[in-house]
Amino acid sequence: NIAGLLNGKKGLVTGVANNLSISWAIAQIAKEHGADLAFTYQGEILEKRVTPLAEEVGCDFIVPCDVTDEKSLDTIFEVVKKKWGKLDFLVHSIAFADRNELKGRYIDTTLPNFLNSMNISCYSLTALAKRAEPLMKDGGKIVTLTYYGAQKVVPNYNVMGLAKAALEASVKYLASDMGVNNIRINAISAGPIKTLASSGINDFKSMLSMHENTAPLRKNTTQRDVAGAALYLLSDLSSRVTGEIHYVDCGFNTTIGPSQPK
Ligand SMILES: NC(=O)c1ccc[n+]([C@@H]2O[C@H](COP(=O)([O-])OP(=O)(O)OC[C@H]3O[C@@H](n4cnc5c(N)ncnc54)[C@H](O)[C@@H]3O)[C@@H](O)[C@H]2O)c1
Ligand SMILES: Cc1c(CN(C)C(=O)CCc2cnc3c(c2)CCC(=O)N3)oc2ccccc12
Repeated sequence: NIAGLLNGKKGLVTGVANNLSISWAIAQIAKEHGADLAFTYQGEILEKRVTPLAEEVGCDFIVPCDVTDEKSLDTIFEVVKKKWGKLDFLVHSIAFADRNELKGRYIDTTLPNFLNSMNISCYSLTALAKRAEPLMKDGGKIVTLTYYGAQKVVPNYNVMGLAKAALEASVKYLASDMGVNNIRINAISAGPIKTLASSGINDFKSMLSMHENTAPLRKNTTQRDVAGAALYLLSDLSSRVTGEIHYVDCGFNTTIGPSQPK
């Protein structure tokens, strides 16, 4: 496909857990646009789920990754260096908080869970970017996923809101650090999407229908919608865009609620 926006580009995609993962949709569209891909997966359980998906997109290799294990982070980039010698783009699509902290009051968060959520959902981007930078000698692109709960209180998002607020700030600081090396880093703030990470969130269904009834486009967001925006941010179409939070949420974040009749 000569028209590929990512022809010959080598990209590392994290956070694929199953075929509903947002980063799986990003991997698919990157492949459609000519990229060579590598995946990281979290633990043996996911290896069985990720392997067939990786094969589906002709993935060059997959590596285990638990972002709380610094050794595993080093290993990922040792493998990338050995297999490819370079890296053109990185997709960070990782978040975690104790599910008991995703309901009730934010104030009840515990220090261990707060730190763990911050580590996995925010610091991991910095840790990955730091290791990716030396391999992005010809410049590079980094995309991460965030959520509106970073900016405004979303009931029950709680400690994850703190982590995403820190993640969004880190995107700006990382953009400032790495711009001189022609590495761009941006976040996509996606509307609520049914995935493994959102399943088990109580009342997620009613949140989805509230969004559909409130967002200017009167629709919900899909993984493929997010993937299209990621393709733009990973390609040279966004060559002067860095440190940005790009909303793909049917316009939800722009209004206080339905002002027009249905
Ligand atoms: N689904 C939504 O409504 C929504 C909306 C906006 C943003 N996001 C963000 O999108 C990203 C991807 O989430 P998703 O909805 O695709 O769900 P998902 O469950 O498919 O992806 C989450 C990923 O995080 C990984 N992960 C968790 N802890 C990890 C660790 N310690 N080490 C390595 N990987 C770890 C999981 O293995 C999984 O692959 C997350 O950052 C999430 O906050 C999701
Ligand atoms: C939207 C939305 C989401 C989806 N989203 C944007 C997210 O970022 C999900 C993040 C997440 C992080 N950690 C865990 C879980 C989800 C569920 C499983 C688990 O054990 N831990 O999560 C919410 C939680 C409360 C309210 C809204 C939402």
